Amino acid sequence: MSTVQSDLTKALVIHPALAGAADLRSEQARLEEAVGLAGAIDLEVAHAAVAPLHRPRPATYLGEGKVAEIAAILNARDPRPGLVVVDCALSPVQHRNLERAWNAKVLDRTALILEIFGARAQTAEGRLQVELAHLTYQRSRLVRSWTHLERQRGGRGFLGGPGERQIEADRRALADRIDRIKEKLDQVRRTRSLQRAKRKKAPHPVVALVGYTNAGKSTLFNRLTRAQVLAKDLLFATLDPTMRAITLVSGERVVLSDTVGFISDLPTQLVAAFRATLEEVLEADVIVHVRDASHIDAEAQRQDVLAVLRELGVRDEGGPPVIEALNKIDLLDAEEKQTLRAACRLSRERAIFAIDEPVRVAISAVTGEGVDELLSLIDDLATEHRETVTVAVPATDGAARARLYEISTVLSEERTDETALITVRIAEKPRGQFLKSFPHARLVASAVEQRYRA
Ligand SMILES: Nc1nc2c(ncn2[C@@H]2O[C@H](COP(=O)(O)OP(=O)(O)OP(=O)(O)O)[C@@H](O)[C@H]2O)c(=O)[nH]1
Repeated sequence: MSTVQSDLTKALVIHPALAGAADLRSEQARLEEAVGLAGAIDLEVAHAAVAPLHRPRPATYLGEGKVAEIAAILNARDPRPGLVVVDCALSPVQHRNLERAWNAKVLDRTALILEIFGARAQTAEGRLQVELAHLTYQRSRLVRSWTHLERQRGGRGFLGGPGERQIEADRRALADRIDRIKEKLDQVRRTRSLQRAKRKKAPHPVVALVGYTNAGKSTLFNRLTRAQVLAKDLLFATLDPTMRAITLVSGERVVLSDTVGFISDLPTQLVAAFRATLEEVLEADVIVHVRDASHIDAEAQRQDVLAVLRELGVRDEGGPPVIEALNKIDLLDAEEKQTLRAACRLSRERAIFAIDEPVRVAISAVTGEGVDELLSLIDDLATEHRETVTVAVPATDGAARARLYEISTVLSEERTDETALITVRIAEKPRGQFLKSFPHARLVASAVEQRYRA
């Protein structure tokens, strides 16, 4: 054991690049993303490098020479970094061997992302989901390490590692804890679906912001709502969906929902947690896919997001309309902007709004450029199935009036002694239900909204 003090806030970041791996992203971009992930849990990155390799070594993943080289880098630093992030999925044995060889704590990609999710979870549900993912990760490692060792060493255990009995006990304890968390999660989810049902009763369209991590969703959400949501240059600033109502130019109210940032190679343990967090997206009336148009890997990020959306069950046809907000155009030069704008115009003419052929709009969430255009697109989509109608309600019927305010967007109200004339924007179904429940109310005027889509 080394006597040199190690500093657990300082880390090396290694991105192992397998030769011949099919990858849309450059190795350098992958390394940069890993450095960004490390920064998201406040690690100070002392050194970052790509480690090319032909094939993973079963004992340490990286080759012997590379392992020694990294040990030397660690030893040469004062204070000695206490952590090494290895940006790939390590087997438990590789993990343990590397920790020994480097005398440092090792985080693989899964562990790193779990740490970030843990640090960002805000609601009870988010925290429970992350804990569940963490425990499932631990359990899979216990199982895998045990079967692996049994095969290799005839079940004798591994150099002072936990014995078979200990592992059994650990597994049982983990299983109990996992069951308890699942129960709690069920409770929390029931409450949430009640809340969702309530929101449905007030039929404001839901607009979900989705996008790759760091694309600028929270910044845009803040600009649109002027609410204070955590928006820093951090990955996953928003693990839990955040919802706010906003009023559009037409007077229509929509609920804006900010969701967790997507990321490539999401660990399997987190896919379930992710799915629950993104349930809102499935029920959205409009999806706004926020993209960082200035990012070198913009296209690869887009493909990752589309893959997750499809996996979630968002369909190419018949799903909610999709708008792509090409964000951060303030970082582009004049020529790039022009090309982007031309593509946006073309997509608007086509007006398809499909997941792989969306309508695009160029924006900057920071400067506000293009944001009004985005809002007017949302407005068009949100109001397309609605009609503006005027309803006459007896002035004494407070319940009918209150109900109307609950289920529609009220545009104006005129009152005489006997009647309230309320002009609202409302979809067909809630209108029919309202007229049935309140037979004294009468429809006095109706005008079909202009539709954006033919
Ligand atoms: N220059 C520029 N920077 C932007 C713009 N929009 C967002 N950013 C910056 O990009 C970084 C990430 O923005 P966020 O809004 O936190 O991104 P996010 O998509 O919510 O990120 P996650 O929560 O990780 O999913 C922040 O530093 C923002 O200031 C933009 O239009 N222009």
